[in-house]
Amino acid sequence: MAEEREELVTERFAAESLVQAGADDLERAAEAALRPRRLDEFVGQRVVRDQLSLVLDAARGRGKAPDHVLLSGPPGLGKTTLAMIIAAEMGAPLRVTSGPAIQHAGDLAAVLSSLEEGEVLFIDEIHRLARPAEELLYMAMEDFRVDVIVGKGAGASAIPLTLPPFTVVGATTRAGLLPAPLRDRFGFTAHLDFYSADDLERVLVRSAGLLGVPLDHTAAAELAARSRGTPRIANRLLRRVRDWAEVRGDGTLSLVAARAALEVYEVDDLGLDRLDRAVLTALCTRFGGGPVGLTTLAVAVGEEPETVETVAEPFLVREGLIGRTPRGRVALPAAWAHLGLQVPAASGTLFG
Ligand SMILES: Nc1ncnc2c1ncn2[C@@H]1O[C@H](COP(=O)(O)OP(=O)(O)OP(=O)(O)O)[C@@H](O)[C@H]1O
Ligand SMILES: [Mg+2]
Repeated sequence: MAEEREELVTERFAAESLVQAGADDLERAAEAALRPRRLDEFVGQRVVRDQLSLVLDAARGRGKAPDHVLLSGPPGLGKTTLAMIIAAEMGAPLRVTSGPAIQHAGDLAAVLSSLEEGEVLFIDEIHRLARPAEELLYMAMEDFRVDVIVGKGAGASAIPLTLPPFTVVGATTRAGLLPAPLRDRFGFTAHLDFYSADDLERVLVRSAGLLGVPLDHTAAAELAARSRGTPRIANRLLRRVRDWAEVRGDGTLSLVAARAALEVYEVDDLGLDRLDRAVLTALCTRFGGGPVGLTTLAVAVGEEPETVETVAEPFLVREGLIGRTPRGRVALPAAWAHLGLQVPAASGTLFG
């Protein structure tokens, strides 16, 4: 039985890679190939790993589905990976959906009413669920019950349906947008933070091993330092260095190859990419260091406010390059220094 489950999970992993490749996104297929499958392969995030392992062990010991789990944090830090690991560790089937994919409460009711006992329901971008679906989810998570609406208009009636125990794993890049009643229904909440350079080095060494490419220690350290604290970026840079090494070098992923590839892909010495630099440059040169509102800043760099807020900003804030104030975003002295600009005298007051 456990083996059958195991197979099912593996099949789903394989299907995931196929679907993603089919979506003409080879990067994502390559990413899926490097995903850790088990908790002990998951690098870093020690506290989250310990806590989660306790939750899963306890559930296994009781022979019950674990509590609902909410994973939050910036893109590429391992939320989807952990959701898959939870299912694999429980030997449970995994169902994947996302907030934007569920347009109506009925869509969610259909998913919920077809869940098997112990199944893990992964809801990505859970902050984007429509309100009626959200309310249905509260009830399902708390009471393992949904009301299925049969018929239309005046003749419609709600048939209560009891659900088998299951586990919701929600992922969000914006935990702050989740309404409190939804947040409260998760028994375990984990926030993933950016990885240290040491942990990213371990991610890189593991990935190089899986890809069968020789990675120098110095090259690993260089890539780790320039991966924005993000395993997804570390793996992506590794693949770009491999390209460089194979096409222009001698096949070894040396420090020279790493630096050359990072230059080709315009990754600077802090690991900032084009969007990060565009945000910093706009903030410093167009808005005199701010404060400027998120939307105005996003328009200036030609991006959605949500992208600037969830993709670029968290790392820039963590690196002490920009600050968030009630009046808007401000450039901190490190931002001017990084761009090789002088801090304008007048903006000194902004940091006080
Ligand atoms: N702790 C880790 N150890 C090793 N590799 C990791 C780890 N976390 C993430 N990765 C790698 O990074 C890739 C991206 O992770 P994942 O897809 O789980 O991020 P995410 O948080 O779901 O991002 P998004 O918010 O964009 O959906 C994975 O395919 C995996 O290869
Ligand atoms: Mg994800």
